[in-house]
Amino acid sequence: MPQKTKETPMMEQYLEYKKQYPDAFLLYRVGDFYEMFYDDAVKGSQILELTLTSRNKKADEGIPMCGVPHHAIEGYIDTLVDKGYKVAVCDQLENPADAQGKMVKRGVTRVVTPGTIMDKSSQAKDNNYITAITSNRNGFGLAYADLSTGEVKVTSVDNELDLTNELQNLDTKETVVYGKFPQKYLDRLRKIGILISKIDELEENYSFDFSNITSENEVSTVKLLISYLIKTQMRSLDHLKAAQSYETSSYLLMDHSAQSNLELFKNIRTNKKSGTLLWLLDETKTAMGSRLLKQWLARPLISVDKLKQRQQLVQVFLDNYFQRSSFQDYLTKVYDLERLAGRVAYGTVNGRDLIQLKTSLEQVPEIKSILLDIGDDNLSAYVEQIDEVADIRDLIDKAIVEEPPISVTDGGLIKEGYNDQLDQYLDASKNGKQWLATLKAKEQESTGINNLKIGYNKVFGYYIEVSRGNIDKVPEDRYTRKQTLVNAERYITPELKEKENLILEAEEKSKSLEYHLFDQIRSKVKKQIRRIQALANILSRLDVLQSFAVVSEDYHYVAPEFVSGHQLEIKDGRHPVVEKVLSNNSYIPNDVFFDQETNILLITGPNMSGKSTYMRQLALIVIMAQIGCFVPATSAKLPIFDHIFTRIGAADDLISGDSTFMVEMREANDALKHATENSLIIFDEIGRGTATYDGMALAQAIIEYIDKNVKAMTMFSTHYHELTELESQLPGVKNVHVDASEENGDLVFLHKVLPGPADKSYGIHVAKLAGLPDEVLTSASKILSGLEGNSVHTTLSESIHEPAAQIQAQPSVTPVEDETQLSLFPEEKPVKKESKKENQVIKELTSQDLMSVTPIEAINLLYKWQKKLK
Ligand SMILES: Nc1ncnc2c1ncn2[C@@H]1O[C@H](COP(=O)(O)OP(=O)(O)OP(=O)(O)O)[C@@H](O)[C@H]1O
Repeated sequence: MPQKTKETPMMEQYLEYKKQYPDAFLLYRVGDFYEMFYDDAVKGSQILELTLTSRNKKADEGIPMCGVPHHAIEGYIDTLVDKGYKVAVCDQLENPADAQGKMVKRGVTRVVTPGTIMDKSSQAKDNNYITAITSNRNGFGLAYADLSTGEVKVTSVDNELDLTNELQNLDTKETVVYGKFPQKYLDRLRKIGILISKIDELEENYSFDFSNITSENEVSTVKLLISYLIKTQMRSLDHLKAAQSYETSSYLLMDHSAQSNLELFKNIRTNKKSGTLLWLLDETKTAMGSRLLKQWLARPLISVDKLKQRQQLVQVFLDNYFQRSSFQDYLTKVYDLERLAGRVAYGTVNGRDLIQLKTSLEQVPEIKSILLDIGDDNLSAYVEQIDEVADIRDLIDKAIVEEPPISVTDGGLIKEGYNDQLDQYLDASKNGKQWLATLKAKEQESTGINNLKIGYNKVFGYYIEVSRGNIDKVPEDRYTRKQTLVNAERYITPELKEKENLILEAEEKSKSLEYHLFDQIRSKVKKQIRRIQALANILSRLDVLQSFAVVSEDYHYVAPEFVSGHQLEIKDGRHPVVEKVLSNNSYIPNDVFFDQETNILLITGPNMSGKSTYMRQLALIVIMAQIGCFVPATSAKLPIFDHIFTRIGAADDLISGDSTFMVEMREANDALKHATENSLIIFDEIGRGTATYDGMALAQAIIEYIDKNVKAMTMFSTHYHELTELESQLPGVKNVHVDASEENGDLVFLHKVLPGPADKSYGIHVAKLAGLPDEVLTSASKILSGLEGNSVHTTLSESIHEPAAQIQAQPSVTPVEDETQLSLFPEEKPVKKESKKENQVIKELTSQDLMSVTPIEAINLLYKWQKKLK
């Protein structure tokens, strides 16, 4: 930071502002540039790839400096904010010419932060939530707002885990804290990419609707959020809606890992929307609809009544194809009303925005009449509530031209006939131009100069231009020379100057009157923001419901029936996303059935047969049902679930430094502790992250625990075939397997789920499909046969209770020489005497615990061995 030398007045002013915004890049307007100094300049020049210069080049210790042109500032702000930084914009508040040698008045006019940035077109379909968190004796408060749509919500949670989950589910980029908050916890949030903004003082003087919140803790959490918004936004927050309190338990709960494991919003491999449930379901026509769909998916309902209402409207859209299509046509012409309302409140709305608002409102009467025409009582009752906001539509129609300019200060915005005074000015300026045209003709005639022109420039206004060849014809007594160009001379006349005053005055006055009128219109629209928001709310709901109808029709989904009690029956269920991706109806449908007695479906089957798909399919069907959508099945009877827990795939939590197995156990623990008999648990190969016996023991103990204590409907896939014996020991466990068959030594996946356990695991067949070298496969088959021949397995329940020493003392398996056992790969060559390298590979291979390796690990091992042998 700065040295203690005497600063110039400007740098003193800069440092004063910088002191107020120490955690933001301060962009400080100097002339046509926004400059950064000191550390901001050093860091900013790197991030924005700007040239770093020095303010005081002569001095040894020049002040580092870099700048961006004022007209390009928005792009630079976006880049900084995208990277998680804050930016404070310090503007010149007066024209430098008026400062009369004194320091130009400046002030910070806005602070842009990751949680409050608005209007990024790339994010039209996403909410950007700024959050605030508080801690209290009973737990934590969490409030969030989307500044561009005006939504404000607040909730309370018991513990840090739930708080983090909620923050992650909201995908917040920034959270506000006040006073003391456990530092360790804040560090964790920073690690998952959330910017922490601290404030030291709460704002007092503002009006905001707290009437829907009763809890004091929640009120203070919202107050914290609003205080931060006032501090950073420095403009009207009138569009913020009344804060709503919500309880996380009034929705189907899914923690962040469940949301990402089930690929609701982001594809795990690409991190993109493609291949996700959102991608499949999003046939919305408006950005508001798309955002609402995302919110519904993040918070499925648990109220059967509400779900039935949604289902019923989906059915109406399904039954009325033609009305649905024309409704869609009109919807596509509706702009983002929520965000337009936000811009109106912020005062950043321009003429084009108002025309977008008008165009959107113009669609509403048509939309209403199409929907009422369907004649469905429920839909009609809903549609009747639509306020067309016709007064605003008519006002804009009367006042604003159809194609207004972007700028609101340069005129050209207001329609003729809207204001008498303005019409007069416009007339004067128009007449003036007509007068100029007549003057030109007159002068051409009187001087005989045919190419005489009349032009205008900012320095000396209107002039007559005569080309050099005609100068001798200029009437010197009437014309006064003003400017000499290479090929022409420019003149003025008293008559021209007199008229010029009138024309320019009219233009000037009309511009300022137009701005004044525009401002009045903007204020009138601002007063009706609540009505525009209410309209946006209804249209976006209808948009999502029509989207459900489109998807349900395209993929032949059915309305699920909600049943009470511990039972579930899905006929011909499909994984919606895999089905969409697979071409020509090649998806094999499968039933799922839980009766009163069944708690756990134990799923076995070869790798790649479809176990994970089958389990995910159930979770996605449940989620689709609980957002009111139809589901991929020929029939579905489902209970209402309260919570979905998943343990799927190998997700290392690199941030917290936990290993795969640790994450696996943490997620299992979460489910065992919090699941109820109304929950759904999806456990994909629990226990595979550790040694076979440990893994198997844990898996069995978990199954027993769920069956005895939790009683949640559970799908449990495993490669531990020994676990299938549990069916005979535990009343709630039922075996199913995904079928596969062997044809001429090749594995054929049937993807059909059948009752009972799988007979074989076919791991080596899958390795063959992956293209591993014959030599490795042959070797693996030999070893497998040896293992099977020397089987050391006692029954599982016996083995897991053996002392560790005894387990380790079991005989290690040596390669088997008996070729008669090799049936898998008949064309194999005679076994030659092993070299040192081969012996090493065989040794590693035989000591490998095949039951505990994942398919990926197996492929890696095989790759390593092949490399060695080569
Ligand atoms: N019912 C089905 N119909 C058609 N194809 C399917 C079906 N189920 C799964 N598949 C296909 O099989 C592939 C593998 O399925 P999945 O990942 O569910 O297997 P898995 O048994 O869980 O394998 P692993 O045990 O190796 O994890 C899927 O990507 C999908 O393309």
